[in-house]
Amino acid sequence: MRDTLSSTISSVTDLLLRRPAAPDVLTEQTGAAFAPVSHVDIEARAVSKSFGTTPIFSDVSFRLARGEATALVGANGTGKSTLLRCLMGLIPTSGGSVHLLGQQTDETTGRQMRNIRAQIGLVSQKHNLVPRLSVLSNVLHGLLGKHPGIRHWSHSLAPQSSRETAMQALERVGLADFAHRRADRLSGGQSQRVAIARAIVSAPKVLFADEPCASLDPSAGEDVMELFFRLVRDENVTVVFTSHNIEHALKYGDRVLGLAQGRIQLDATAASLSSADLRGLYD
Ligand SMILES: Nc1ncnc2c1ncn2[C@@H]1O[C@H](COP(=O)(O)OP(=O)(O)OP(=O)(O)O)[C@@H](O)[C@H]1O
Repeated sequence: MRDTLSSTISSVTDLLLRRPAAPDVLTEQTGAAFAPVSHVDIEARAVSKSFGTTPIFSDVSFRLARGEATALVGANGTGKSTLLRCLMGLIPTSGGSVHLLGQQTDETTGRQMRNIRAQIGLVSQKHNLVPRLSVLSNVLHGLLGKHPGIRHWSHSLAPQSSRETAMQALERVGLADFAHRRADRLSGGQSQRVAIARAIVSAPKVLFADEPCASLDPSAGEDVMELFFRLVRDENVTVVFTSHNIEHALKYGDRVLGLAQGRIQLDATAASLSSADLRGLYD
């Protein structure tokens, strides 16, 4: 049990604190075309990614402004999750560069990357809660980027101020009454709301969401999307989310990026697009 706990702690801490690995391939930067703009939170410059000899995408470029919500859409296997992971600096790009909160992710020191990680949040398709721990402890894990160490692993060890912050996050997702329930006693929809609380507890500037309602039934999925976007809009958070739900992409995205055949084939405001435009990406 102790071994399992310490290995889980180290893998969560590792994920939160991991330094970016060296890029697969060093390429020339195309910086001249992309003057720095202070309100841009995320910028991809001619990003490419391959796994071994298999190319996934190439020449991906865009800038995402503070407070903008961007839907990343495309058929299965086009590389949406891979692109998100590149944007977060969790995996190296094979070419080009990613600039997150003003830092080029493959040129950051460990300290700079920890600082960036403390300002971003992630909501995954699977909530990835630690089942045997309380809901409150799971929300506290969202503060590990800011406060690494065992004290933020469990609600019984956490400082009072952090417990209060975590309780506020739980109140915002409507689950304050569940704070001391074990995480494995929640429904799928409740679990995903706890995952949202964990993502927002550190007041991130940027949130990534990888198919945040994919594992939920349509009604619970709609509730989660409504809640998620209400919270992030309140705080002017920059959001990138992937979705296979065309209606969600158009409803919750300000902007839609479409991946197909290894390229960004669509980059437009949601207001200018119809469902048919997005369906074209899946042909
Ligand atoms: N670590 C890895 N090593 C090798 N190949 C990988 C790795 N991760 C992803 N891939 C491959 O990269 C491609 C893109 O995967 P990715 O999960 O990014 O696609 P996706 O668009 O998010 O798919 P989905 O919509 O099904 O979630 C797939 O062919 C996948 O098998």
